[in-house]
Amino acid sequence: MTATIIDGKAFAAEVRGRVGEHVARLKEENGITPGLAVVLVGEDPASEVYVRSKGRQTIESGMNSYEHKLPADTSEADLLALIDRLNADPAVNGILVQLPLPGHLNEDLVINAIDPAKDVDGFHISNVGLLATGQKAMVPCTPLGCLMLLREHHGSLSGLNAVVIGRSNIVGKPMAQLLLRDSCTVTVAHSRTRDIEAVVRGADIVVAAVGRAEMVTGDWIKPGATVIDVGINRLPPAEEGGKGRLVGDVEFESAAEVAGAITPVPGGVGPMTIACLLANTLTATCRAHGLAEPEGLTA
Ligand SMILES: NC(=O)C1=CN([C@@H]2O[C@H](COP(=O)(O)OP(=O)(O)OC[C@H]3O[C@@H](n4cnc5c(N)ncnc54)[C@H](OP(=O)(O)O)[C@@H]3O)[C@@H](O)[C@H]2O)C=CC1
Ligand SMILES: Nc1nc(=O)c2c([nH]1)NC[C@@H]1CN(c3ccc(C(=O)N[C@@H](CCC(=O)O)C(=O)O)cc3)C=[N+]21
Repeated sequence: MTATIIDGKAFAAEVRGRVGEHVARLKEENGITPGLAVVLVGEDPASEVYVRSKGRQTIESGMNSYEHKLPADTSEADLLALIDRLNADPAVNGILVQLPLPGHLNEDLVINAIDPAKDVDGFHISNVGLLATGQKAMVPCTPLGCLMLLREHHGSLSGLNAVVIGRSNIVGKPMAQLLLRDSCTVTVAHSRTRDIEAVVRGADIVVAAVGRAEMVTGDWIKPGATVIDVGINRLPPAEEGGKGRLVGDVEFESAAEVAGAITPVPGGVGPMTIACLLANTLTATCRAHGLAEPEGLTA
């Protein structure tokens, strides 16, 4: 193996440390404790794991965590009423509604009901528009985490060819916006892209956000390229009752033979997502109080 491993877990711990220091200062100097509300509708075991680790890391960084677990059959009206209450609550600076929502709930409607200033996921149409036009926005956590890793590894991204695989609203599209803002030449590939291997082979930076286990193999990668693997896929367990290995959208072994640098799964983008959620909650708190924003924790 030749690639440098980009240690997202370690970098995320550093980001959380910086968030924690800033939170401590906010408390001491301004008497403010940031608060993050996480809303989970229904009982998806994977989502519960994420919600729990978000809650734990929120508290570890000195912020208040408010968890709202609602039954799977919660009505849209009840969910919207909860969001209204959180919007109006001055102790709540950030609101995250865990996705996906059960099918009877309209995700766009629910997300757009969140006060954009508290939308720490950056999914509200106002934040999407602000990001796309280069204005100050709340930036989605996963793409922000990827950008931080890329900036840390490369310094300037200017002029590099970046290929984002995936065009979802939560990862692919905002990732493309952020790379464009950092002056990459950006291509967005998806399920209809023709000769996708050749497209990816032209990339200095590959961000894979597809949701297909180990789809991108080493022969797709330009020698020396940087590979950011967003995918979180659980393989079927090898034995009855087993848990199944967690893999990305990139075949790590073959890609690491060719790439210059690569993020592992687990321990790459995932921990950065949560660290950026905390960073966004801190940023939202500072903005709400007209205080100076933390440096190096926003896009
Ligand atoms: N690490 C983290 O913090 C996070 C990880 N994830 C993970 O990232 C992955 C992507 O998530 P998300 O963006 O929400 O997924 P979506 O399912 O919303 O989007 C997947 C995208 O991949 C494209 N795609 C599907 N199949 C192919 C293919 N064969 N070739 C090329 N493109 C393809 C789709 O194209 P089309 O639009 O044409 O259908 C779509 O744009 C998942 O594994 C998810 O678990 C997600 C969020 C956070
Ligand atoms: N409104 C909303 N915002 C989200 O940001 C959001 C969401 N909904 N729904 C689900 C996806 C997924 N997601 C992850 C966060 C952390 C890890 C993470 O920390 N992963 C660890 C491994 C965790 C494990 O072992 O299962 C890692 O990659 O090292 C993964 C995935 C956020 N999402």
